[in-house]
Amino acid sequence: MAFSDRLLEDGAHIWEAQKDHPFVVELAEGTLDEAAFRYWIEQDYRYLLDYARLFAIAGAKAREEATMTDLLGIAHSTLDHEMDLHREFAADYGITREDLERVRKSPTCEAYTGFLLRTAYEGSIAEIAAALFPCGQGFLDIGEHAAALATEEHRYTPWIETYTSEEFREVVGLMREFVDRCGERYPGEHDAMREAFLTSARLEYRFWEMAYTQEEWGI
Ligand SMILES: Cc1ncc(CO)c(N)n1
Repeated sequence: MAFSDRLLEDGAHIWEAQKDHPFVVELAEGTLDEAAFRYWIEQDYRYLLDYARLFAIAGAKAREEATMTDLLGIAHSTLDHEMDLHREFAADYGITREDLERVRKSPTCEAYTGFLLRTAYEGSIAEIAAALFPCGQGFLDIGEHAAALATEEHRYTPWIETYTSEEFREVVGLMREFVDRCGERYPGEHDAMREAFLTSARLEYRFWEMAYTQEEWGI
């Protein structure tokens, strides 16, 4: 069994919890509170800036040209393609790109991006691969789940289309190959990879909860 499949098996309960989360279900059905979605757009923009940074750092650490090309390509595709979705929704709400860059991260967004960047700077290449896998694979699976739940077009349809697009699917395919290559090459890293994978997956779950409750610092 490919190492990526073993990780997904270990995280299956976290995937199920994400699919059942009211943010995901209501987004799919088009009934999600606009304020919660707008909050998600703002926080996710801040998240994606650091997520792109993670791929750039991983690309710089990669030993092989093909891996560098894949990782730096994903950094670019995140900044260029995925974040257009956020900029377009933000523009509908009268929020500019500069406003988005200045949003204060919520506690969960701070925790998640802090974890990813710490892994990027301090972790092995195998841990980095495992930490980023739930981000891409999670959104592809949630996107497909949302597409299956959606019965008609609605205001959040562009979100579903982005995360089920061919471009996004290709990017996630590259992430999975990266995880499998690391799994094969570094058997001594398997436990650390599993830990990193599960931590990211749990933070993915917490990110839905954060947006649904519009989490605040309270101070
Ligand atoms: C929190 C989070 N994880 C993953 C993705 C997918 O890139 C995203 N946009 N946001």
